[in-house]
Amino acid sequence: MLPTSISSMKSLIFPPFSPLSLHFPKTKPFAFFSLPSKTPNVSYPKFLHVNPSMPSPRPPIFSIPIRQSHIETPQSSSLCGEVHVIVGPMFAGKTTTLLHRIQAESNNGRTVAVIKSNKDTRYGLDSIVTHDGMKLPCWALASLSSFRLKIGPDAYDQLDVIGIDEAQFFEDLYDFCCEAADHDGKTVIVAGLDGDYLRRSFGSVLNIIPLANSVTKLTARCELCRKRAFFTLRKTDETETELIGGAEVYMPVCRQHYVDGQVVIGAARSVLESKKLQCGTCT
Ligand SMILES: Nc1ncnc2c1ncn2[C@@H]1O[C@H](COP(=O)(O)OP(=O)(O)O)[C@@H](O)[C@H]1O
Ligand SMILES: Cc1cn([C@H]2C[C@H](O)[C@@H](COP(=O)(O)O)O2)c(=O)[nH]c1=O
Ligand SMILES: [Zn+2]
Repeated sequence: MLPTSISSMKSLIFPPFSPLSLHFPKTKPFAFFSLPSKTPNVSYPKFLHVNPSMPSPRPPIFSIPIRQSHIETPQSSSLCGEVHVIVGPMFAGKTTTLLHRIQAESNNGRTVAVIKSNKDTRYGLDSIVTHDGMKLPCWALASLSSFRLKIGPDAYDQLDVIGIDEAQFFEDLYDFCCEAADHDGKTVIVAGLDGDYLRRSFGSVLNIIPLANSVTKLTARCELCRKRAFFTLRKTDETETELIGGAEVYMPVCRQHYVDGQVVIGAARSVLESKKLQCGTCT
């Protein structure tokens, strides 16, 4: 049974699907952010639709009622796109913030879609899931350039807001944001890691700062002392830049514990290396 506010809405993409079931746990991210003033307390994106041009199984896109102004003046949306960037270490609430902002846009009657990298298969490919269990259907893609074709050009044209999570994994982030905001009039909300586990710039996230209307750097809580955490410490000895994982591999840390952690990990690595050298059976 659809709530009346949903059943009275005009569907953008057919056939209509079931309403989104979105789970928002009560916990809040540590970092502070503001939502548009119209955000109601509890109501979530209203529609889950599929693009009929996609082969089955079709990834979800969800759309919100078309605003009358969009029908009458479709060209107006191409004039003023926006780029908003949310960065910070792991567990800072980037995904939570992204989902809240998407929610707020949706509640304001804007048509929204969310994209994540298909590199992260931990929770399946059809949803974005926060570390504390909030969930939203999404498109899981290898590249952002494939998005327009995947959702279909008509559906793309009618989109107002595009959310991108795990932005560090998209090589074509800069070009996509330029095109979507400058030429297509979209509001693009990007969430990603600014730095990797060695605090090096990660992917193209920092490259889009010059394109941005706003930049929000969130912080987590240091797992060791509960102070503000700005960095992500990798607890294992893997050295590749991209390594999908959660709390079993990473922890948010303050500056002091990042430095201490690197020393400890470096020392542990040296011990392991020397043990390997001493051991005849290891190479
Ligand atoms: N060390 C931690 N391990 C697991 N979960 C954590 C930890 N620190 C915070 N969290 C939870 O993760 C939530 C943020 O999740 P999420 O929005 O997915 O963060 P991000 O996208 O920045 O990694 C916090 O609100 C908190 O409930
Ligand atoms: C620090 C760091 C992280 N990653 C991976 C680990 C996770 O799969 C994502 C980050 O997810 P979140 O939503 O920000 O929690 O990125 C990595 O591949 N390399 C790193 O150095
Ligand atoms: Zn600390």
